[in-house]
Formats: sequence, structure tokens, C-alpha cells
Amino acid sequence: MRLRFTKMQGAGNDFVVLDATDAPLALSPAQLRRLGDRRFGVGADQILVVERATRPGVDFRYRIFNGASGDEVEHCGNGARCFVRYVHERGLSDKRSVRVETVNNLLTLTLRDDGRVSVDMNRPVFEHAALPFVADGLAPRPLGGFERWPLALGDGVVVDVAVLSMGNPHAVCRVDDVARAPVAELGPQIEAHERFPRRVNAGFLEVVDRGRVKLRVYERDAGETLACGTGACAAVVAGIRLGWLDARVEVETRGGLLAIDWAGADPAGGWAPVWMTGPAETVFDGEITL
Ligand SMILES: N[C@@H](CCC[C@H](N)C(=O)O)C(=O)O
Repeated sequence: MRLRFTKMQGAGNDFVVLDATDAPLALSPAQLRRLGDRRFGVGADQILVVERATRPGVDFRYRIFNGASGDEVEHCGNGARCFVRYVHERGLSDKRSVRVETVNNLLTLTLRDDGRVSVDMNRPVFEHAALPFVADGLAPRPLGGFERWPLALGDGVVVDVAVLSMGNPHAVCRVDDVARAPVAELGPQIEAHERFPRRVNAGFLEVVDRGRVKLRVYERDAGETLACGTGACAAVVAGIRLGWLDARVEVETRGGLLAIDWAGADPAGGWAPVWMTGPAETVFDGEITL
């Protein structure tokens, strides 16, 4: 099968984007892994598929697959920014703001005049069942209005993690110097920890000041990526609830800068949505035989 694709990136988190708006695309996990493979395929952290919406009032359906496993996942923030640029560049929509449905959410993606993209990433979810996270028998370490959980890793190492879902699961730990953080050693242990039955994305957060952080994320199924959009939202939300950060935070990743805004508790009840703004670029178009 001959497949046309577009390679895109958002702050260095890279994607193969496929148009399935004309005809459905049913790729096998092996074909998705081939697209994600950096040596035998195109190479991408995630594969994004643009489909027709299944409900009224929504423009598109947005499906996401981790490139290393071919597994479908719930959310990808950097991918969402690329998604709206893609549908514009290909003439699939001329709206500056599009509404997309994911497996468990509705997102609004907006192309800004400055060339960046803003995404309403929806509300964070703190219920452990949403990740899921199994806290049985663990004593939480409360801080600010939130808590961290001591996660026992190998060699007697214990890391305190804040856990939340941005549609997909995140565990965030604070480090003094992110450049020297042992992301390659601790990331896979947190990702596969038994307390996260569906595994987790592991964020390593350095607080520079109340409006600026540095972040590295060891992504579920992808390893460390140059940036993780949902990871940036999760880290900022955790940092705000733990009392370290203000409502607007610049997140420095290895691949670029993301701006995250979160107002915390919503006056109407529940939690406010998280907003993310950042870059989204097309790298090249291509064709591959699968
Ligand atoms: N790169 C992403 C997240 C992609 C999915 C993640 N690896 C998972 O398995 O949940 C982002 O920008 O949010």
C-alpha cells in the first residue's frame, strides 16, 4: 500500500500526519510502528490521523498512536497544534479555530496571528481512577492544596510524584537541575511502575521562578522526547496546586518554549481548562510503501 504523509513537529516532538477524511485508514500496529521507526520508516514520536467527525458541531476526529508501539493513546498536546496547521495547509478547513474529538475529549485548536497555535487542553482530572494510579497503602505527602506520593524505585530510590490526567496519565517529580536529572534511568521505572497499571508519562520539573520552569518528559511508549504538550500542562498544573507557580508559566523544553495558562479552581465549580500555546511546523511531505 502506497501512503502519502506529512512530517510535522511542535517544539521538536515529531509526527507523521495522515489524512483519512476521504477514506478510512485502518493501519495495523506493525504499519504504524514502521511509520514511527527512525531507521526503517519515516520516524516520529506519534502518528496522527485526521478523520471526519462523528458528531455534530465538531470539525474533525483526532486519533493518536505512539510511534514506537503502534498503540492508540488518548491525547497529544504538541500534536494538537500540528493538527490545526495541517488541516489549514491542506485546505481541509479554513476556520482559524477548529473543534476536534479525541477518544475521551473535545478540544478547541486556534491558529493565532503570531503563527503559534493555542489549544484549550480541557480540564485536568485528579481522580486516581482516571490515570489509573493505585495509591493503596501509600501515605501522601501534602503540600499547598495538593499532594505528592512516594514512589519506590530500584536501588532504594524514592521519588515524590504528583499524579494527574490531562486525558492521558502523568506523574510529575521536581528536580533541582533538569539538565542533570537521571531521566534515562528513572523515566522507564516510573513509566512502568506497578502503581500505574496503564503506565504513565514521567515529567521532571525544575522550577526557575514562579513564571518559568524547565521540563523533560520521559513519555509512555516513546522514551524522552524533545517536548511533551500534555506533560507541560500536567507539570504546570501540579506546580500551581503545590504552591510553586503562578497562573501563567513559560515551559522551557529541549525542543522549544510552550506557554501554559491555568486559572485553577473554576468559579462555576470544578477546575478551569488548561491553555497551551506553542509552535507547530510542517517539515516535509512524502510517500511510503507499507
Ligand atoms: N507527545 C505528547 C503525548 C503523546 C502520548 C503519550 N506518549 C502517552 O502515551 O500518553 C504530547 O505532546 O502531549
